[in-house]
Amino acid sequence: MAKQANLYSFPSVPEHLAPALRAYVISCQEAGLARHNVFKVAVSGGSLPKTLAQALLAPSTGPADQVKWDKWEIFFADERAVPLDHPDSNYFLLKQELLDKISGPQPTVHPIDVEYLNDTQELADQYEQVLVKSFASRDSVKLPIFDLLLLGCGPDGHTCSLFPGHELLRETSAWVAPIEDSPKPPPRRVTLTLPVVTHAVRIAFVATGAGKREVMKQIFEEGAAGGLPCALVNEGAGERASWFVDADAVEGVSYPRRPFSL
Ligand SMILES: O=C(O)[C@H](O)[C@@H](O)[C@H](O)[C@H](O)COP(=O)(O)O
Repeated sequence: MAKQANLYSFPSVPEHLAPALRAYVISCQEAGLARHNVFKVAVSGGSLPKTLAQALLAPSTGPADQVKWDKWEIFFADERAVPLDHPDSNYFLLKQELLDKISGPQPTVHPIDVEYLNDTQELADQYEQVLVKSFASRDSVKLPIFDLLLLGCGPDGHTCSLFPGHELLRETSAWVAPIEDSPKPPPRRVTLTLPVVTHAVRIAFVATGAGKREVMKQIFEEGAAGGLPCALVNEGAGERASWFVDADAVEGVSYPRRPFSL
């Protein structure tokens, strides 16, 4: 049987989870650099950018602990169809929480093209073309293989803008797809599709707080049979998926925790 997703639980976010997430991201960065001299990562919105900032803006503890921002290419795992300075924009959120606070060499960031905000299909197609261009230097790619996806998990079990029971979960050919009826506002968005998510080299979920406890039970106890998007990612990615959670989020969840190690 394929190995299962890793579940790492930490007593506190700033003291324990954030430093572990930092070590994990840096190890993915080094693997990406060894592979193709660049680190291709996609991030989602919600509470994730704040935790990422805690992890990645911390002072370096030595030569092996360097965030090499100028080697990063940052994409959006999902994005809302709003201007880039709109409070609902995931780009705006990441910029405020993280990008604006990076000093020195800067990452390359790929926001959506706001010229196409009125047509979410076109918006998704254009963003897919951004991926095609970026990943084209690799063999004949059927799917973009991100070095790392950094994702959140909604209280309903959604991730990216892939929602439970939505027809988008059955998308098999597009890399980026539009959604016009997101149950979480705002309704109009674009998202990476499930095949792209599950094919990433590594996938890290961050889920914290007691508000996630019920859905964590469903994801980890029912697994893919429960049909939640996060559980489908776990099934597709197996041990390439790692969950960084706090104790509140997984209290009472029956699933083996792993001691964190790289
Ligand atoms: O644009 C979005 O809505 C986010 O990308 C979404 O996928 C988010 O990651 C989850 O809803 C978890 O959000 P929280 O971490 O805030 O619970």
